[in-house]
Amino acid sequence: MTRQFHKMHGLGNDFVVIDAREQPVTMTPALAKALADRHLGIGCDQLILLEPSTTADVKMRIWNHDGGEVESCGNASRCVVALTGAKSLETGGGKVEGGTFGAEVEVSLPPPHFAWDEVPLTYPMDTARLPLAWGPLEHPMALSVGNPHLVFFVDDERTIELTSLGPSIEHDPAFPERINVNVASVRDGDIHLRTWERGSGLTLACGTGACATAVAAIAQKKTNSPVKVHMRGGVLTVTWAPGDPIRMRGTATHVFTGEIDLAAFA
Ligand SMILES: N[C@@H](CCC[C@H](N)C(=O)O)C(=O)O
Repeated sequence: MTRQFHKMHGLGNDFVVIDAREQPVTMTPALAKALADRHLGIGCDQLILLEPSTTADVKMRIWNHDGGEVESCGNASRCVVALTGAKSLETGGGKVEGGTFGAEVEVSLPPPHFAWDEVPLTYPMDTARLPLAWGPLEHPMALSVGNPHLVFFVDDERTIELTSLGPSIEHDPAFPERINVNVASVRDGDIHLRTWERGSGLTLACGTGACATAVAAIAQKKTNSPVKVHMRGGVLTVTWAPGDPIRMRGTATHVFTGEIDLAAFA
């Protein structure tokens, strides 16, 4: 039996979205990985499954390209708000509120966590400036915006060899649940960001990466809120003050609707 899916993206960070609110789907890491495969499946950075929720309008579950289930996805949150009209999403990273503003969608992620065991790290460290380095990347800030992130501020993010440094940082034993790796520069008050995503590698944009980096930059007084975050796939605007939720605004694009026989991938 075939199932409908939606191919969507937020700034080129692309998703396969399956609405399983009325007809359940049993998703497994192997099935998510097979569907995400760009040669043998549909192809996406993240697989998104929508389920019924008792605490929000929709429950959103997220699997990375490697088939691992994770807590949060900022760009997919905007896509799900655009697709369903939901005003609230239940996610593993907390409740996300959303709304549409003209051509853009804004989502509000729960306030960030800075405690070492909430990121999480393997052992206590000062999360504002970890005493760790990998080649030219040193002393990142570690935080959770629903999912775990490291933020490195560098002179020029374009010069960093993220395809080789990203995997070794992601898999470092200091991060028991692995970690998303952001390298950023602040130029004329704007953030310029590249993200190595846990479980998906280099993507054209990472919404939670943009939020984590904006929070780190505002907390360290490198820029002011609201701040524009430029990534290869486009620009997001992030608004945050200490103690507050993190608001992220940008586009959410529906590319096409298709049908797929899930049993053929089992
Ligand atoms: N692309 C997403 C983040 C997806 C999850 C991330 N790779 C993780 O493992 O936490 C975004 O837009 O936030």
